[in-house]
Amino acid sequence: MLQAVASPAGPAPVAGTTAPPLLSVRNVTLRYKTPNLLITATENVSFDVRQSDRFVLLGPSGCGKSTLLKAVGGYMKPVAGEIHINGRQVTKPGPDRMMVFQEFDQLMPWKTVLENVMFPLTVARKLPAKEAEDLARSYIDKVKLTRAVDSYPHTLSGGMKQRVAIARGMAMQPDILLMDEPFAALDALTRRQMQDELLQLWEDTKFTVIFVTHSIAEAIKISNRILLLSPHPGRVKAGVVDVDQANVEDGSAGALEREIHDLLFSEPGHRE
Ligand SMILES: Nc1ncnc2c1ncn2[C@@H]1O[C@H](COP(=O)(O)OP(=O)(O)OP(=O)(O)O)[C@@H](O)[C@H]1O
Repeated sequence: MLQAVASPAGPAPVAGTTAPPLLSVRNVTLRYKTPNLLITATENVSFDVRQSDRFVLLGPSGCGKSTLLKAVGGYMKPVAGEIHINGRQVTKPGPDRMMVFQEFDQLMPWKTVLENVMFPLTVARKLPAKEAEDLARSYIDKVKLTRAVDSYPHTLSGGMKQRVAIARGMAMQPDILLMDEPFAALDALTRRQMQDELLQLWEDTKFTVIFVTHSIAEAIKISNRILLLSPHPGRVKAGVVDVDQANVEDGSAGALEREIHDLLFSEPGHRE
């Protein structure tokens, strides 16, 4: 029997009883200041991400998913609340959090696939060239781009460019890979293939990932845990939904999709 069980998103477990979360987001409010407006993107959001989670931020367009991811990445400071990774407060970007974006132009067009993947390894991690090349090649192999290693980005398909961006992020061996709708601009067939490949990569390396999407079906396929956010400004809608892939694979994903849809779009007080 398939059931979307929403468990509370916070607070962190008492120290000593359970391992602390890898990432803790506590009561975080994020705002943009424009010349005329103060826009609240998310309000009082709390959640924990554990080691090897495939954690999805799910919610309608404009609910602040990308803004939350930027804040975890250290590119934006909360006006209230705190974000901790491995017990350290996030105040700026760092190589422990690598981002993969939706846009195909996130690669440097004047560098080959190999050079793109090597770049942060030599610059941010300061690895010697030979070590960086070996590591880059091993991740390029993992994303099945061995034959394109010397190609330039403009010769690659959208899916191939996203694979390079994933290899570049993963080669840094960050504590968390942050993926902002990485497959949204791909055609449906390639998107499904990329989702399968991401799961395969996860089986190989058990990396921790936060994945932003507004597709319920994609969230169910990719994740083991889903945080549901309400429409603008994003607040935690119904806690965290645990997804049991064994259930999803038995063909009952449709039922879970409907349950999550109801949780996301129910009126306050109805199903919350
Ligand atoms: N640079 C910015 N300046 C001002 N407002 C912004 C900026 N970026 C985002 N916003 C606003 O913040 C809110 C949240 O935006 P955000 O992009 O985080 O939502 P999202 O859930 O990721 O949406 P989508 O699924 O459409 O990408 C929206 O109201 C948006 O208009």
